[in-house]
Amino acid sequence: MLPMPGNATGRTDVLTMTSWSVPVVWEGTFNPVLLNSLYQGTSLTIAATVFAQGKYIRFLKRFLETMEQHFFTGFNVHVFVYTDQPNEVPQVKMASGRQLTVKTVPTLNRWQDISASRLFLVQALIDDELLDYADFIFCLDVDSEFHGHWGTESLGDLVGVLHPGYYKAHRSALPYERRPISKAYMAPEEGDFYYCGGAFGGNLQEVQRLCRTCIINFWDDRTKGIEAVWQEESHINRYMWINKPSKILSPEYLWQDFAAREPEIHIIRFSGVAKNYAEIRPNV
Ligand SMILES: CC(=O)N[C@H]1[C@@H](OP(=O)(O)OP(=O)(O)OC[C@H]2O[C@@H](n3ccc(=O)[nH]c3=O)[C@H](O)[C@@H]2O)O[C@H](CO)[C@H](O)[C@@H]1O
Ligand SMILES: [Mn+2]
Repeated sequence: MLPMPGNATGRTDVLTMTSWSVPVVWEGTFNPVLLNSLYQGTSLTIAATVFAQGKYIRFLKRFLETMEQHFFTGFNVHVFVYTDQPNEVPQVKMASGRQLTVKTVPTLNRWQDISASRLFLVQALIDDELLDYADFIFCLDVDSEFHGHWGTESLGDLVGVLHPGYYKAHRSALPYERRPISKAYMAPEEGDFYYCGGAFGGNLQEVQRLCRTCIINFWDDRTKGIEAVWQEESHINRYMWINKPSKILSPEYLWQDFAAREPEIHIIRFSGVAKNYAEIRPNV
């Protein structure tokens, strides 16, 4: 059958549907013009959170500038920047319907704590400000830039992004937390995918539930004197094994600049910049 004009052609070289019947979004599996038209004229509002603490403030300018070019262009977007240096937040011109709010947070001295504190602050933001206001939220790493379209195709109740380093790996090679004492523990026979801590989202209720559960589990671990191998990312992976995402985004939605380009990656939409961990983090 000939495709109708504007239909997506689909992909046969990658997984486009999970075993629980939810789409994995790749270039070629959706028509952005058609999708956007479904939301035009609605009050669709997207919240996004980004944390820029300590030396990571240096990434914020490019993050915001490229976000303006590629992330939900034409829609209402409200970016919440969490930083310990509010005076260093760059001025980036934003289109109408788009705005930025700076939230000042105390300086933390361990990168593991900064990373994990995000879940707590995101759930507080949802509770206090977003429930009646935004429709969806995405929580994003700041050490990254947008390079291509990221729009309404990414919307879902609970949205996970496939980690660029592990989407072709066997379950046994996924870097889940493997110590049974941790609340993030994944047994050898568990796990669908390895999801990124650096990008996830969904509707407000679902992301709130994820954050709440992961915070409780993170603190439960801490009272036992342990920290999951990849902090909140480990807990998010446990959560998304139990609570399956309703949409999965391919590694186009969080690539890594240092990684070689793979043939199935037809577009890079968002990518982590290469950085010197020892130089940029407050601790090792
Ligand atoms: C691409 C990806 O999935 N990255 C995840 C990965 O490592 P990453 O190496 O990407 O972690 P990272 O060093 O980028 O830290 C995560 C984020 O925390 C913030 N930050 C961190 C340190 C600091 O001094 N200042 C600051 O603002 C910043 O927004 C940064 O983007 O594992 C981490 C686990 O802890 C997080 O789950 C990251 O999201
Ligand atoms: Mn990062």
